[in-house]
Amino acid sequence: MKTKSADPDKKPVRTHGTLGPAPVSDTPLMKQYYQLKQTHPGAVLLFRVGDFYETFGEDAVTASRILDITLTKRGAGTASETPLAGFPHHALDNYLPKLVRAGQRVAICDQLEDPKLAKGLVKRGITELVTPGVSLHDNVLERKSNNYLCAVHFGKQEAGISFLDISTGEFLVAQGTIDYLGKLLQNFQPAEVLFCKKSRREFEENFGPDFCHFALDEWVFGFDYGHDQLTRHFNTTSLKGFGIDGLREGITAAGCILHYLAETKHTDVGHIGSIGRLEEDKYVWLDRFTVRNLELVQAQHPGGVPLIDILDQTVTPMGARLLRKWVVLPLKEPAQIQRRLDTVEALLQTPELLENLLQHLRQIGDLERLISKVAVRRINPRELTQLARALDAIGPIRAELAASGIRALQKLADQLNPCAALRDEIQAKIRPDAPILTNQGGVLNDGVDQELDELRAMAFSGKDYLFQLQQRAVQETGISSLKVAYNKVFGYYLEVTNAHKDKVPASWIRKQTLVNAERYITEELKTYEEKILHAEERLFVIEQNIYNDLVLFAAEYVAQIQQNARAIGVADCLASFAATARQHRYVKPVVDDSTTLDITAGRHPVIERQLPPGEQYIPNDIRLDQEDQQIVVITGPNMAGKSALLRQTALIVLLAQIGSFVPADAAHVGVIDKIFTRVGASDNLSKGESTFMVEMTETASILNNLSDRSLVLMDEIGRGTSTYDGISIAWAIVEHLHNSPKARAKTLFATHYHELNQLADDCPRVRNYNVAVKEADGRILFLRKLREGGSEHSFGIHVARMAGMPTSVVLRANEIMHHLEQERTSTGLDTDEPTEFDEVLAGLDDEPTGKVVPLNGHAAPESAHRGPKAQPAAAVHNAPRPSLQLSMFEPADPALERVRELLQKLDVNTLTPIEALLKLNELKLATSGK
Ligand SMILES: Nc1ncnc2c1ncn2[C@@H]1O[C@H](COP(=O)(O)OP(=O)(O)OP(=O)(O)O)[C@@H](O)[C@H]1O
Repeated sequence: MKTKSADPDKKPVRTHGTLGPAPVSDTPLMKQYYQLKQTHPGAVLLFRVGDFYETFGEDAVTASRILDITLTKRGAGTASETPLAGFPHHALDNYLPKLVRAGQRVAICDQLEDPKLAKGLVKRGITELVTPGVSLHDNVLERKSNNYLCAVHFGKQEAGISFLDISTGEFLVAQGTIDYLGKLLQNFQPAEVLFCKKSRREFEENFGPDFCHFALDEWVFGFDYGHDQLTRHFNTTSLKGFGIDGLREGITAAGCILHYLAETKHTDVGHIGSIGRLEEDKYVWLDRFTVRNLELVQAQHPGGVPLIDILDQTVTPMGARLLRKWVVLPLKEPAQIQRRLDTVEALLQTPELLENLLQHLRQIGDLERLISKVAVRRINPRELTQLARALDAIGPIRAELAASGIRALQKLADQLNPCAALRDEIQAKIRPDAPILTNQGGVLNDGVDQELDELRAMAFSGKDYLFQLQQRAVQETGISSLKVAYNKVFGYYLEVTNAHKDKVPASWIRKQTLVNAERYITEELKTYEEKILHAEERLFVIEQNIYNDLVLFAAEYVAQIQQNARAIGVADCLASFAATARQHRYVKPVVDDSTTLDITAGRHPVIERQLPPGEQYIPNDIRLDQEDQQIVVITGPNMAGKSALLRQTALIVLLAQIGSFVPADAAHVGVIDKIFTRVGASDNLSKGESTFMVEMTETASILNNLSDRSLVLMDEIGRGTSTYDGISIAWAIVEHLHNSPKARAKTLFATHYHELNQLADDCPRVRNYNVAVKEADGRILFLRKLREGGSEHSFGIHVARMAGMPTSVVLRANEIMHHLEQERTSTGLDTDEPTEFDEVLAGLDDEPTGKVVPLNGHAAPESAHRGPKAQPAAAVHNAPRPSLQLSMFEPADPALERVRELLQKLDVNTLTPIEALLKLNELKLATSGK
């Protein structure tokens, strides 16, 4: 009978009059608004007025665009006219996440006193600042990934970085080179990054402009201030216990995070109980290109499938989030890897245990985020019952793990604690069907509090009484349609349709006239109403108090439940590895200290799952070592499967080193410490970068950072430039990798340039392989099989045919290719003139800090040209540098002049093979005078 406020899901319609018609800037209300707005100028201010959250000015324009709500005007026609948009307060949970997900920082301003009791203007204040990186709202958070706030601090020598997920309490810190920070940013994908106002340029130059960020004042980035923030938060005198006391820049960044929490009014943060150090040496170095290129957690193109999607068979959000971290942070310590592998193997050998474990884990839900909500006092009754259910599932999981006979699982069992006292308390007090809101009743079980039970009885019997009153009134008046109803303005009333209003007794007091009916109250009705409402109000207060006490009680279990959540995450990841291995036929790799990489019948974990029905992925063997086969040059036509082979090798290594089984018949992985990937630069064309420059800069950085245990994947390096430069660059890089006295990095080098096969003649550890294709009737069949030996020629023209190129063009291209090949054999090597890339390679110093010499025609440093370390460049001059272009242009024929013109306009740096063929056709037409 009692009607509550409007349906929260209903799209709000702006009503007017909330503010009164006075000119905006003149009203005390608006003065209050502007004062509050000034305290958070960068945030959209949601200003609570009555039942609405209002936005004004620019904020209103932004809010109406993002939320699709009506934009109106306040003070229309006056000097203080301003845009206005708002929504009902109860719709905050729907609208707030939309604003935050759109990258907005949102300041929520609430009424700090009851408007009914306020004398004059209602007191208002900012109660929360919600930003993309600091959010506890389920609608903003992704279940399967963390939501990190990050702070970056640039020091003199090194830079510091810190990550915090307030929804889980995870707090991390690291310090190192800009490269290291770039890698961490790529891996952790923070939702928001904080940096110092004066470092904006430095940040954007190093990490790009794409991160959602917020710049803070310089004083926040002081070491002493940061240190103080941390020691005060953790209530310690030093940071030694966390193993981070040497990280000056890291501590500064972490302090900035705590400062920001306070600024955004997040003060109940007891669940941030520790800070962990991200140790650079502990994990395989995957540079940011590798993480992207291998599509570990994110596909490069829409519709693509990242590795994590194939791998993730976790059944809890903690497991899913941990798995993402494992994937981007593979281990280097064989013993640690072995422990995970042995556990996965044991789980596979006991399928019943695996099934039981998965079944219990499914009951857990997001234990980690639930307990964080307890810590920040934002857990609702329904979530508290979920917490009790999750704790209920801990017991059986602990029993399964303890009885498993598997050491690593037994250790996890030791970390689990069902927190029975808390679970029992929640179950005893909270109704299983408890609502989300705490202040509207129905939260607590009967029998929890005597006064509560009495008030409930009164409230219910009161309502019964109202029903009886209605029955009596019907009898007395003979108006059968008469009814008792309730609204907020008049409370309870009797409603009589116009047809019967003559029968209404004189003692009834008329309160409201509608089109078809009249509404009345009576003395009796008012008395009972007061009784009921009073009982309800008191009842709500009692419930709220008992509930708050229960949340405080639960807060004592934060640390223990966080430990449960961590152990559950690990168990879930290991179970997921076992489930994936079973489903996709993965095998246990041998991982040790050796320097061998030997994969038998390896497969690409993602491509093999994407093939059309009936198609089989063709497995391949790959062996790399330091003595005999350090560098494998793989040639083959476009589409042959070269890239797939390169990536699958890296993915198999990575899977092995995160402790997962691998898609192969067998694999022996001597631990790899760094994986580098470079893909020919044409992918960057869309960004308008100088592809050649980008490719060379990145490659140089790889060559300067290698170790004996590194794995290097080079895919079509050199294709960002003309053929000659491309071949020469590729040639020189392979030579450098082979001859480097510092490191014999294992390398797979895929290329179209079959000329590179000659390298094997001079470099004993370079081996040629090709991805087999069969030619029959002028067509090619992709066999996808890697076999020893180089390949004779490129197959680009066949691919052009496959792409639907007209036969005439294909035939002509064939003709030209033969011509070019003949020319090449007759002309031999090119001149001694140094080229752009000679300079680059000359800049590849053996010192780790070696810089790349600029390519844009500026002079290289003298030492780079002359010193003995410039050898790789000299070697290039011996590379096969065919000069085929000269003879084409000798005669001064007008048609050939036209060809010359066309050619000069070409930008070979940006030409794709297909475009090249089209250009060839154009040239052909030019020479025939058409
Ligand atoms: N071993 C394999 N078994 C089955 N299909 C494969 C295999 N390897 C690759 N493919 C399929 O062939 C396609 C092309 O492979 P890939 O991109 O590796 O070729 P590529 O030689 O690197 O070509 P390009 O030189 O044009 O980059 C893949 O998308 C995949 O669908």
